[in-house]
Amino acid sequence: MYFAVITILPEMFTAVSEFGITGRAVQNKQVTIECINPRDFTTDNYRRIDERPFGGGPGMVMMAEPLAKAIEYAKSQASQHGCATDAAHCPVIYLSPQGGTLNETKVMALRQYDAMILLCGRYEGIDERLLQRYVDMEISIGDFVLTGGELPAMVLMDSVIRRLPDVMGDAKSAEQDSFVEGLLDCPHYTKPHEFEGLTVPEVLLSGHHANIAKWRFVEQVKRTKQRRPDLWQQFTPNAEQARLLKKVKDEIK
Ligand SMILES: NC(=O)c1ccc(NC2CCCC2)nc1
Repeated sequence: MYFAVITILPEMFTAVSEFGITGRAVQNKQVTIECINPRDFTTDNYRRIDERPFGGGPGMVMMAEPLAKAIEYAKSQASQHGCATDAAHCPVIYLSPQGGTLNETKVMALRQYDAMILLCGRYEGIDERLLQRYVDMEISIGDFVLTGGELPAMVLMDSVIRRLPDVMGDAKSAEQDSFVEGLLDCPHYTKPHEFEGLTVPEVLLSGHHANIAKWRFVEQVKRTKQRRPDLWQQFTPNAEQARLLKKVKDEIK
C-alpha cells in the first residue's frame, strides 16, 4: 500500500517508517510512505504556508494553494506507484476532530485502497476551500484536539498496516482473529510462572487448545460486558461464537 503524507513536519514519520512492525513492512516494501512538504510548493522567498485568518481571531490558517499543489504531486506519485488516483482508489483523507471517528470497522474498510493521501493540518486548521475541493473524507481518532494531524495520521497508518495481509505473520492466528472482531482482548500471560505472588490461569498451561480458546473467548466476553457495555450491545456473534456463548452462558453472567 502507498501512503502519501502531506505534512510540514515530515521527520515525525520516522516513528512509523523506521520502527516496529510498520517499519518492517516499509523495509519489506509491503508499504511505501512518502512525506510531501507543502513548503516545497510555495512561490515566495519565505516559503509561506500559513496566513492570518480572514475575519480576525487568534492563530494562523494553512493556505490552500501550497496544499493543493502538494496533493496534485502526491497523486502523480501514487500513479507512478501503479495506483489509480481517483477517490475510489486513492482517497484524500483529512485528519481532524470534525471527522468520523476511526474504529476497527473503518480500518478494515481502509485496507481496500491501493493508496491514500493523508493531509495533516497544523495551526488553527486549513482553508475551507481546500477541504471542499480536494478532501474526500475526514477522519478523527477521538474527541480531543491536538496541535497537528501528524499523530492521528500515524495512528491511522499503524492500524491499517497491521491489518494488511501477511504483515503480522502468525502473530494474529486465524481463530484469535475470529474472536477479536468487536470484543475487547483477553488477558495475556508469559514467563515467569509466578510474579509477585501472582500465578498464571491453569488452563493456559494445559496445552489443551480448545479449552484455551474457550477460556480466552469467555474472558473477552466478560471484559467487554464489564468495561464496554456499548460494544457488547453491538456485538453480533458469528455462528461459532453463538454456539460457544450458549455453552458458556452461566460463566459470563
Ligand atoms: N482527534 C483528531 O483526530 C485530531 C486531528 C487533528 C487535530 N488537530 C489538527 C487539525 C487542524 C489543526 C490541527 N486534532 C485532533
